[in-house]
Amino acid sequence: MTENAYPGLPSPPPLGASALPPGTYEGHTVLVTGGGSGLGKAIATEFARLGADLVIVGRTADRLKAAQEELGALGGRVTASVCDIRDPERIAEVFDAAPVLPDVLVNNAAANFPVPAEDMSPNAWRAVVDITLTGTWFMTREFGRRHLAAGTPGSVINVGASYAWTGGPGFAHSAAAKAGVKNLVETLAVEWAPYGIQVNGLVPGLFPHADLPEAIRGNLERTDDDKASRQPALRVGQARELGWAATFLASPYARFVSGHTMVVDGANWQRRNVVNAPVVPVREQLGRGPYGQ
Ligand SMILES: CCCCC/C=C/C(=O)SCCNC(=O)CCNC(=O)[C@H](O)C(C)(C)COP(=O)(O)OP(=O)(O)OC[C@H]1O[C@@H](n2cnc3c(N)ncnc32)[C@H](O)[C@@H]1OP(=O)(O)O
Ligand SMILES: NC(=O)C1=CN([C@@H]2O[C@H](COP(=O)(O)OP(=O)(O)OC[C@H]3O[C@@H](n4cnc5c(N)ncnc54)[C@H](OP(=O)(O)O)[C@@H]3O)[C@@H](O)[C@H]2O)C=CC1
Repeated sequence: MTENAYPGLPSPPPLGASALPPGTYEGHTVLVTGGGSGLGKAIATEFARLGADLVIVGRTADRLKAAQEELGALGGRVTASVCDIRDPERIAEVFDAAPVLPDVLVNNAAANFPVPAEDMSPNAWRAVVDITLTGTWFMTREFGRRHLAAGTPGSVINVGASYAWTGGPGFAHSAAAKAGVKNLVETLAVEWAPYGIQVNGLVPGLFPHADLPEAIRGNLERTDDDKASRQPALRVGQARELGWAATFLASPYARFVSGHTMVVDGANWQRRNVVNAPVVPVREQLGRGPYGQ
């Protein structure tokens, strides 16, 4: 990391600290998609520290099993279910198999890789949009239907990305899907508030971590070799900071917060320069030669 003359935003409290009272989530069950790795596991960790039981979902059994052991050590019951969130029938089975109907759903699973728009195949578009947007919708629909039928309240948190507002050069599929995910928050918050269901969004800024797929990690390393000093905060996010935000949004202290998307990115998405930086085409940023050659 480059030395900088400015302090940047202060570091957060250490892992294990919490703003919410101990036991806030005792007697509650939280379902986290993609809870076996990365930010999903970090979010699940903060709910577990506050007493929640968990259901974690993902496609890779080994990854889920390792996370189940790690999260289980925090004291709660952890159910791990292999499920591709593109499959609505499997999603119904996951809810059937859960020990209780989860009262919090964190739609964290998503798919992404950088690719110039003109190089993107139909399948590449489908894979990212089907997982990120349609998968999120399938999970949310199942959760909402079951709560409406039971007459019970619930809370949904959709994990997004700030290019839902700004557009995302090099990520046309993911940016379009995340815009849909954010829009779902706004629609469903209104539609389901009468039934006691809150729907909010949570947007991470730059949170590098070891579980990221190679396509994203490699891109960060190649195009952003000095990550911290390129953020207004002069640092990247710590995964627990996202977890704390999620536990607040689904907590009793945020009962009147719905239809809102909270951005946890140290103001990076608001960044503008007094003097514009030179424009570098996406192909060049990704180290690709001219199109068609
Ligand atoms: C730097 C700023 C970050 C911005 C903020 C957002 C961050 C994130 O979202 S990080 C989360 C990233 N996490 C993941 O993506 C995890 C899950 N990812 C995956 O499972 C795969 O990457 C997946 C998206 C490819 C989905 O897997 P699957 O359904 O098994 O898809 P296939 O392997 O069959 O591929 C489908 C289709 O996509 C093409 N493709 C795959 N990778 C790339 C790539 N790196 N570049 C270009 N195209 C890619 C693949 O070739 C297939 O297309 P066809 O060959 O035409 O069939
Ligand atoms: N890290 C960052 O800097 C940023 C992240 N985000 C968002 O944060 C969220 C978490 O990302 P992050 O932890 O970094 O990424 P990871 O790639 O580490 O995690 C993605 C998780 O989703 C699961 N998943 C992917 N596809 C499916 C599927 N079809 N069905 C079920 N589970 C699936 C993966 O498990 P498996 O492969 O085993 O299925 C994995 O556990 C995402 O929504 C992402 O868009 C947004 C901005 C920045």
